[in-house]
Amino acid sequence: MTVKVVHVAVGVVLQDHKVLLALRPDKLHQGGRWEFPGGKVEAGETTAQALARELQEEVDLAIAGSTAWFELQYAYPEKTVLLDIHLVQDFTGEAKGLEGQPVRWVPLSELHQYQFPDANQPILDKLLSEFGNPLRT
Ligand SMILES: Nc1nc2c([nH]c(=O)n2[C@H]2C[C@H](O)[C@@H](COP(=O)(O)OP(=O)(O)OP(=O)(O)O)O2)c(=O)[nH]1
Ligand SMILES: [Mg+2]
Repeated sequence: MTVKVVHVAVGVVLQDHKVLLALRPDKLHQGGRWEFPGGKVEAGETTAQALARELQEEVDLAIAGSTAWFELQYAYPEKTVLLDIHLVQDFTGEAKGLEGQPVRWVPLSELHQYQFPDANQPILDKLLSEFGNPLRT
């Protein structure tokens, strides 16, 4: 059986040891969990283009640059996603939830208080190990 894989551009937006989270609306897949903003890569788009479009549409940020970080495939019971995770540290604008969703800048030290989609654990682990300790550069 061939499984359709949904390619998703995900932005880990960092500023001053804080990361941008948005609450997924209840009615969506993995709703009620906090996510890193992003969305599906559309036909003809590069991942970087999809990421820039999604961040503009969802949280009103204009990305000046992003770095591909790592990819992660995860099989939910209802679909399989390929999360193409990018780091974003160069952007302009004030983050706001343009789709009515709450958005928050969360200190890395408080990330454990949030509930994320099931696929996200490796992202959180890597984020904390690479950026979580202010004493390590
Ligand atoms: N944006 C985002 N999606 C995630 C994360 N973790 C995770 O499992 N996902 C999954 C949930 C969804 O199945 C998929 C993203 O799809 P989406 O519904 O946000 O796609 P989209 O923004 O293009 O929205 P739509 O207009 O197509 O509905 O990836 C995450 O941290 N951020
Ligand atoms: Mg989305």
